Amino acid sequence: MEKICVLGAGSFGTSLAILLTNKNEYNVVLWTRDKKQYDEMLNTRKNENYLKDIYLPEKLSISIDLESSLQDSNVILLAVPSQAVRSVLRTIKPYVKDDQIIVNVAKGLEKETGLRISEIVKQELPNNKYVVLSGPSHAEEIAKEVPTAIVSSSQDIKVAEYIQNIFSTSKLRVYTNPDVIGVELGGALKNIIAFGAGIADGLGCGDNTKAALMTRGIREIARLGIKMGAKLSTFSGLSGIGDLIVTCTSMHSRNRRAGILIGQGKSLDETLHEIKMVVEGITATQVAYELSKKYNVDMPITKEIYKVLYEKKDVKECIENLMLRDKAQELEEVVLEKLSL
Ligand SMILES: NC(=O)c1ccc[n+]([C@@H]2O[C@H](COP(=O)([O-])OP(=O)(O)OC[C@H]3O[C@@H](n4cnc5c(N)ncnc54)[C@H](O)[C@@H]3O)[C@@H](O)[C@H]2O)c1
Ligand SMILES: O=P(O)(O)OC[C@H](O)CO
Repeated sequence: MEKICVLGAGSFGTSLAILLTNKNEYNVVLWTRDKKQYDEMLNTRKNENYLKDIYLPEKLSISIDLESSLQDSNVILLAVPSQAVRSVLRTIKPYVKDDQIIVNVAKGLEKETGLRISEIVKQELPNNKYVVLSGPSHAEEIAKEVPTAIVSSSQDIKVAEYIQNIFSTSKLRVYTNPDVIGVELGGALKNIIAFGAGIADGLGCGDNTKAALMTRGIREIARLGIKMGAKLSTFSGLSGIGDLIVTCTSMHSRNRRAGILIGQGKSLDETLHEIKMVVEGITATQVAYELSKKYNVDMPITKEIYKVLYEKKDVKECIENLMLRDKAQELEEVVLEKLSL
């Protein structure tokens, strides 16, 4: 039986470990670094802080020992926050064999370097094949086997298909997409817009506002993405508009919930204390703001959210800035299509 090692027992790692175990075709081990959480999961078969009221299947192995978890694993699933990916890769490096496939589900960009996760993996584990799984997939719904669709993306189509086969179930439909850059950027950058949608909700704006943010948000994501080498069509797929829709509208979204609290007047510290889990959009905003300057791309929504988060600007003033910018015509961006061909 093939073995899959899930690194990170937060909400998403745990939900995917449950899904794979229930498929009954793989030997799945869920690794955590946290002894208290390890004991809780072993004793209660629950991971209460991350996935309330969900039971862990008996066949799912829980581990705190990294070396044995990784040993003989065909697939190593990285399910830790983006900012932890490099340190986790450095920790596992001595135990990883070249034929083990690295699958990443983190949706973010490295703060210090602006790098995508595939670029970090290339630097730290240059000999391993890499796949990113992305798309609209909240952990709470994956764990309850709500029908969901995602993409498996790799430069190597055979490896993307291998991972597609492993993760496909009657409740999870997996497509392949060769555009790793677009898939990774879609997943990371939608968090910024979701945070903004949350701010709008927290301020009591309406559905019109959110629809405008989502529509113009995917445009600015695509604008940057194309300059960075992504394909335009990826942004109209599951890891683009699909994930943007779910994150901007769902109460499961930590990014949206964080935005709501900021819109209601809470400080960033109070907000993070309340959410407790990772809110990737906060770092992504800073990185995307820098990238927009580097690539000379207009990203007005990201810019205003940056001002809210990093310059403590008033949220109402930032919305007014967005509304009163220079007038523009929507179709001018047809040029994007030409750029991405
Ligand atoms: N939760 C979701 O619905 C969901 C869906 C798709 C993708 N993702 C992405 O998956 C990634 C993980 O998200 P999550 O929701 O599971 O986060 P989470 O906050 O629920 O859990 C993160 C886990 O990583 C562990 N961790 C943090 N730093 C670590 C380190 N240095 N070494 C080892 N373990 C470490 C934490 O202890 C925790 O168990 C994020 O990038 C997120 O965007 C989440
Ligand atoms: O809870 P969020 O906002 O981090 O979103 C989680 C996933 O990216 C949804 O697909």
